[in-house]
Amino acid sequence: RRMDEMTASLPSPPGLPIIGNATMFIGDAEKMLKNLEKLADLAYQHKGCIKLWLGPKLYVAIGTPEDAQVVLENCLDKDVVYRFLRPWLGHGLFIAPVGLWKAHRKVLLPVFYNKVVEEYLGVIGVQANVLIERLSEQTDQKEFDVLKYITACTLDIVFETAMGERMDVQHSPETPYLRARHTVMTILNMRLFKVWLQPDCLFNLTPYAKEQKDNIDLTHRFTDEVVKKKRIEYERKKNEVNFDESTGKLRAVLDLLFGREIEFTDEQLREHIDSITIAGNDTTALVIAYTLVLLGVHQDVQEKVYLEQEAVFGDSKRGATKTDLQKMNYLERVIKESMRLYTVVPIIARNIDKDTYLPGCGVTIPAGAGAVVGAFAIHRSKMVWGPNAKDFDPDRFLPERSDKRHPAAFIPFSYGSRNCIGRNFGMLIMKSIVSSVIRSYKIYAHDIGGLKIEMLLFPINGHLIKIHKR
Ligand code: HEM
Repeated sequence: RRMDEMTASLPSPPGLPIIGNATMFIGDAEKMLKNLEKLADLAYQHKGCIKLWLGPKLYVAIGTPEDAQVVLENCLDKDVVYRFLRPWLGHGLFIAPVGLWKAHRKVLLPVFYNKVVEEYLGVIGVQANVLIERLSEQTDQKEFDVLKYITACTLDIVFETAMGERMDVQHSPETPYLRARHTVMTILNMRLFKVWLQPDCLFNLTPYAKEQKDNIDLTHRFTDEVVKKKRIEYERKKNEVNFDESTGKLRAVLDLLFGREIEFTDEQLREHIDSITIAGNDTTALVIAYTLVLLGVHQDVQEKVYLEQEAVFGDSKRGATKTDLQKMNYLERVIKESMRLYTVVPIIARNIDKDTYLPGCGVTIPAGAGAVVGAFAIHRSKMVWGPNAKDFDPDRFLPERSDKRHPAAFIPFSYGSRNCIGRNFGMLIMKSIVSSVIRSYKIYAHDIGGLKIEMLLFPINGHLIKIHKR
């Protein structure tokens, strides 16, 4: 009752006794997105926030940068909805409880500094070349879904840079490990939308529980093996009398996590590495795929991107260097605009651990509630982006058009100290890969069409493009 009274001025869609608004979250991924759009409309008729009861749990959904900023800066604990990931990712950075997260994030942060991740440009260049070669089978053919090609490429990049293991998914995608990963993701997504599968006591009665456990065990065994191998390597090198740090060999994220201020256990290392490979792969692949489709739809933008690439590379197909990437200002704006319109992490959910005042809607959210920051809604809000908010216009990100914008108006990587630790690395990968593809192929596409929301945002019909060799 206290929670309801404190948030009495917030609008709420009609609900049912006991289950509240839970019925809005029953149905397929497509229906779910439609419902979320209705909720966003209701929020914008008021002050950008609404409240929802999911059974006994109060959620406040936020659609303005002002209130998103307050939540993302002050409420660092993840919402209980992420608990489904716990058996898989344990206390890895993505879902670690705040106390542990603070200590571990401090240790992991330097591993993602620009000067460290730039060392991985060589790996990105090699995998970009494999992608270009694989795409050639689609040259001058019918429309095809480009996401599967891109996902294989980003998997190769993220695995090699996170674990130091070359997986070669682009040439051999059918491994037991990848199948297991896919199965776990499918069960997690299904659980998110089938409310009756959400309570553990019911889920454990279904065959999915065993299937999930077996497949999670398989993925754990895989990462455990890699961690064990790296631990032996580290101990051997540490004990060498003249151990030379600069062996010239590429040091993966995992290598950099040994011998740090915190001595991570093998289990903690596995949880961090699994979190990084899961958080870093599909997100990056999706942004690249959306960007390629958008370039296919907007031929004028594609031409400008191509001219920028030509100015940097001439007709060379080599991998991009750090200096090359710094010159790709227009491509960077294109990728940002793609992330704005197609926000691959459309919703960010946090636990409210202390009463928190939201200045935008003028309400204090009570401790114990959940906050759902609608990044997708904020990115398409006319109040923030103007009457043409739905149009694709990369020049919105020109410095002179961005400097007056609210700092939390653009949050594809979230905001505040618990934002995406891999955002700079993600940008390096995305710019390098789009650069390579656009230098080799001219792209054509129709509109992206309808969207559906799973853990991430997908187009219903896939990322369909046609390509011709340049
Ligand atoms: C376009 C690419 C990417 C997008 C859109 C993205 C988006 C996000 C978002 C929105 C969050 C925060 C969720 C929250 O606030 O609750 C996050 C967290 C995280 N991301 Fe990314 N990400 C991307 C690429 C990457 C890459 C390349 C890596 C690593 C290789 C990575 C690793 C992580 C990790 C470990 C976290 C958890 C951080 C923490 O809780 O401290 N991400 N990402």
